[in-house]
Amino acid sequence: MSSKSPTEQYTYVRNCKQTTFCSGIPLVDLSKPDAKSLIVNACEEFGFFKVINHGVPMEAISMLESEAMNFFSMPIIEKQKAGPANPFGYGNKSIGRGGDVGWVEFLLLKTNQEHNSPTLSSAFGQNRENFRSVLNEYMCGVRKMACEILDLMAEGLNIQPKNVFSKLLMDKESDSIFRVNHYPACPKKNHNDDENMIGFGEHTDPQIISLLRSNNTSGLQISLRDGSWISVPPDHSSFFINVGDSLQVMTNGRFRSVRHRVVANGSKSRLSMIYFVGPPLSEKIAPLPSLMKGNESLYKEFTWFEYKNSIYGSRLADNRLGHFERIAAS
Ligand SMILES: C=C1C[C@]23C[C@@]1(O)CC[C@H]2[C@@]12CC[C@H](O)[C@@](C)(C(=O)O1)[C@H]2[C@@H]3C(=O)O
Ligand SMILES: O=C(O)CCC(=O)C(=O)O
Ligand SMILES: [Fe+2]
Repeated sequence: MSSKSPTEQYTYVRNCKQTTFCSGIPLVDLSKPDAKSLIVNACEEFGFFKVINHGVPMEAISMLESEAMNFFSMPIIEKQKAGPANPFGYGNKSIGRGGDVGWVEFLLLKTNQEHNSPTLSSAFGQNRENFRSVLNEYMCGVRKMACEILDLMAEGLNIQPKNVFSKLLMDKESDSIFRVNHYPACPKKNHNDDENMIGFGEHTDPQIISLLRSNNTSGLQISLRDGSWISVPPDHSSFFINVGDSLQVMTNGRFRSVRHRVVANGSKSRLSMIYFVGPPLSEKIAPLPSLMKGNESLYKEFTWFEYKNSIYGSRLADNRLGHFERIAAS
């Protein structure tokens, strides 16, 4: 990491009781018949769950992880050839356009494009073909799992057609993105300190769902309904699924878009890879009629394009959906 500029304002969070390791994270075995009801319960209560028997080949996972580590191990000057992440490419410390800063460097990529942009090519040099094929294999596996999970959500909610959510991902115009985050180990300010530096500040993901996989380094925390934070024990062979803002709206608030953050680890580096399932830009994001059951929509209607326009420039911690909430008539 390059040295800190005067404008950078890192944030620290205290290691309070609630952030001690919690094993209460909902666990879904995709090979079991109860998967759909467990998914629905988890999305209602937490907006978050862990998936095993996900079907993504471990070899594809390890190969992408090692390609990513090779990339992040390069000198900063080489990595910067793939930047700035505006909107896609290599980014360092600065997240989004609203001035957020974190102890993180990352690659942001589009999922439905050939990864042969001049910026990425120059950073990957001779290795770009290998990177491209490893990335495609990983993304194919994750897309398949995402489709299965989205269909199980529709089945669990008893809504037709079964592909009401997954068709948005399968659409060739799907605005999905892929992100690889690298959080270098971050020594504490003082030896006995119980504070950790923020790697990625608290936020909700704007898309439908996000499928996250990391190495075995802790750091991810989710916020519960009562506002407390719990740490998610890392598991390099599983995936973690977040409900995003768009799915909260499509279920008229039944599923919860989970607030989450990453704290930097004092001794080990964390590498995470996240596939964000986004709808096509022209898609109307509104509660599904079959989930309304005579209730009013909690949200004003908007397209994904409008939502993206309204949020990019916001601060990470902002309540982005607030702008689209309907005030209930008294
Ligand atoms: C501060 C921001 C960064 C972000 C765009 C935003 O204005 C608000 C949402 C952020 C987020 C969170 C999930 C994903 O990591 C991300 C790529 C996304 O789609 O929304 C990031 C955006 C980003 O890093 O540019
Ligand atoms: O890197 C992680 O573990 C999570 C990062 C995250 O929430 C995001 O990129 O939106
Ligand atoms: Fe996120």
